[in-house]
Amino acid sequence: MPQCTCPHTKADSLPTDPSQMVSVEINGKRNGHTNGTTNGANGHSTPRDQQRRNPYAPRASDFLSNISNFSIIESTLREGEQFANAFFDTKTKIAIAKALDAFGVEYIELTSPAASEQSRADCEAICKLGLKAKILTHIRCHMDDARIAVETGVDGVDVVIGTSSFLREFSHGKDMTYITKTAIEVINFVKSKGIEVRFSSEDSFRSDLVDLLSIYQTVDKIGVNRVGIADTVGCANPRQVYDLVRTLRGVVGCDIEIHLHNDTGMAIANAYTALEAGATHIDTSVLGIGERVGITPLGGLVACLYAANPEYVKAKYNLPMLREIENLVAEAVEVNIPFMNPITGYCAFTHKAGIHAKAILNNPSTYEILKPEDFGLTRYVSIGHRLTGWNAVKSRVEQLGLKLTDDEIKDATAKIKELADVRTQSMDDVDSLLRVYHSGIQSGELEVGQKEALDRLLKAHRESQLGDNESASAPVPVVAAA
Ligand SMILES: CC(=O)SCCNC(=O)CCNC(=O)[C@H](O)C(C)(C)COP(=O)(O)OP(=O)(O)OC[C@H]1O[C@@H](n2cnc3c(N)ncnc32)[C@H](O)[C@@H]1OP(=O)(O)O
Ligand SMILES: O=C(O)CCC(=O)C(=O)O
Ligand SMILES: [Mg+2]
Repeated sequence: MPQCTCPHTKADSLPTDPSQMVSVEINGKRNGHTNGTTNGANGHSTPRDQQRRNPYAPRASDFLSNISNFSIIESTLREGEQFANAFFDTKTKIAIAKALDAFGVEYIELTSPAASEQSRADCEAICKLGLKAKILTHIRCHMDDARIAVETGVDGVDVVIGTSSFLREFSHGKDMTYITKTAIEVINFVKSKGIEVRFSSEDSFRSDLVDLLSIYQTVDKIGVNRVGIADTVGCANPRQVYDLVRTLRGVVGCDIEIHLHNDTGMAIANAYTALEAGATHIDTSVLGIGERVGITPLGGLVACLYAANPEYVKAKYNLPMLREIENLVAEAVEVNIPFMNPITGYCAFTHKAGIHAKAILNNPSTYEILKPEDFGLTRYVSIGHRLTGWNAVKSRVEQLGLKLTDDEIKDATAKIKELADVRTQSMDDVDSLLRVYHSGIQSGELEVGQKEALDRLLKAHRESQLGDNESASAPVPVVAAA
């Protein structure tokens, strides 16, 4: 049964490991990522004159002047527990917390200890792990929740209450006077215990701006550590995020956190914009899991920040751990890592079309802004399909240690493309063809352009292979098909 390895196959037959693809593993063999005389923001080579002519070319210095130090509040163990599939037992929660800590996130946010007896016990257990990351728990703006939270040993409490008319009417039913009074009481209480406290307005973007700024100012005055903006329903776009964060930056002195849902796919862009506007803390979850389609994914945010300033992000986080953390969480909530996931999607570093392959082989920076090696990953060039070019084939010829001239490689490539017009050739198919071609040239049975001689040699090779397989009772090798 032919097995398709292309990204358009059904999810259950998709490989999750790029090395299973019909592809050639390369290291940018001719050059690797080269450093030009001027570094682009992504650390890759950028011709000096290109930057002179294009003021929009990203530069690492722009990132540093717009984004000062920031912290990730990793909420897989809070928002992520609100994902439809999530059930985290204690062991899994501890494994996730330890992995996030080793990755280097600054904060780990946990479900409210008021949610259940086990939630409380798990919160206490994670606080006792002695992690470098600060441990937060997330509670309603209510003294009962606050009293339970401060007893768990957390480093801080994230307090939230809805301020939009939707939530005031249909969720908790409280007006702004009541909300403000309770917020003051809860914040003062948590502060009196000597731990961090953050106040957030749920559904900020659909809240009245005067109400919003007024409550943020009030809590800032009484010494809250952070205020939080929450795009609870994922309705905001980058411009709105920029404007609200910027406005708030001018109104409060404390740190600003932002929590962004991904209902319209803007959670990563919104997070980056929030940082540019002055936010200091970004909420993430691994793979973005959370209510509905979730929030800003940790990996996506990291990819976006790395693209802007790789050195800064590499120094801050243990990037090669990302894949392990995503696998851990994906397994825990029984989902696959999406093929188009930034960094860890199975084709994130696979280049297919001949034009791309040639340039990538010369310098990976031509078509990559993220370096797979910085994430402990490998780049691949896919060959054996009808878009293959001779430069990619040459790279494989060299890997196989065969000696062929450029004309001979072009001739062999024409045959690969002819066969790939019927079905994509597997790596084994391509390798066999190249070996047959090479031995034909060596023995003098073949010359460039002798199509019939090549067909004869390939047919003889196939027959000898079939004979071998039959005598060994081995199954016919599974090959890739388009
Ligand atoms: C946008 C977000 O993701 S916010 C975080 C969501 N997280 C959670 O909900 C944590 C898990 N939740 C739970 O285990 C439960 O909902 C609990 C323990 C918090 C509350 O459970 P219950 O008392 O059974 O209430 P229920 O969940 O039905 O309704 C929510 C209650 O909280 C109140 N409430 C809702 N939001 C808030 C808030 N931000 N601050 C204060 N009270 C609130 C509501 O008025 C309602 O109280 P009521 O029943 O007296 O009217
Ligand atoms: O506490 C917060 O800031 C965010 C709460 C939340 O999950 C949301 O509003 O979507
Ligand atoms: Mg949320």
